[in-house]
Amino acid sequence: MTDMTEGYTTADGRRIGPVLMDLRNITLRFGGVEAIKNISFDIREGEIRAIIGPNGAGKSSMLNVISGFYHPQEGEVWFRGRKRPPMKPYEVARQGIARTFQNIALFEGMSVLDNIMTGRLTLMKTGMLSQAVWWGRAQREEVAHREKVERIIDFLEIQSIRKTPVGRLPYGLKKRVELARALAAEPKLLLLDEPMAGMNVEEKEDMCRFILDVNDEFGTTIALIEHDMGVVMDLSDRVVVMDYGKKIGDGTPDEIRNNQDVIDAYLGVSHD
Ligand SMILES: Nc1ncnc2c1ncn2[C@@H]1O[C@H](COP(=O)(O)OP(=O)(O)OP(=O)(O)O)[C@@H](O)[C@H]1O
Repeated sequence: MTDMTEGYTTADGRRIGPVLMDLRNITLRFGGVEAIKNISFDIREGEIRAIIGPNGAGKSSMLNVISGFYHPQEGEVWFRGRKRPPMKPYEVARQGIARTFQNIALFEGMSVLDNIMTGRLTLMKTGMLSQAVWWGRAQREEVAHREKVERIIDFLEIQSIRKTPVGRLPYGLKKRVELARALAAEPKLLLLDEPMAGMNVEEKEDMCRFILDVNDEFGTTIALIEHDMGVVMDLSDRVVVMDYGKKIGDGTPDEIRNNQDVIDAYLGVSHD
């Protein structure tokens, strides 16, 4: 049943594809601090992959390596079967990797719609100059972008706030707009940095449902950092556990729940 190159079907019938991103022996240092110590793991097409661990374990640093914000001193990043040379975050975005941030990073004075449109910037072919000289093409492109964005707005059920400035929205809705903006880039791999942080129970339930629906409907592969263990165990196909920059566990939620190293380092203690 498990074919490591082509993918496999999980016990509950989820189809997991071949490896999309392969992180090989990644080491990342900040001066004398080794934030990531020789870690390897992969992310498969179609899966929801969680990265968990105590504060300071190196989770955000790892997400920043994946998004191209940090360049590891050692190790290799493979994406879609190719070794990725060091590149700028916008180049990584163009390759099909989008992200949301731990602290919301939206334009507060701009409407929901305009914020989501900024997510499509990496996909836009016509720049300002060609818009001036070749207006028809630019206009057609704009219409096509708007159609994609409207679909995402419908999907995430935010039609009623599409004209509202983001600054006026409650926290949970801002997080949903951030998700919408990341989705607007039509990513192959979506990185979510603590998508439930600061949310109440109802907002968390909504966000969980949207993450599952995005994965299901758009086939988007998702890697997320999350502290809420209930959420992690419910959502994820596989979980990587980090502690002091090292990988101490990697497997299905059930395997992680029963991993003694993980229980000792993380699950046995409160982490809210
Ligand atoms: N830009 C930086 N410069 C120096 N040290 C850093 C930097 N970013 C992270 N670190 C250090 O690297 C280690 C890992 O930090 P990181 O933020 O990746 O952990 P984390 O698991 O995401 O923590 P949290 O759950 O608190 O967000 C910590 O010791 C941190 O102080």
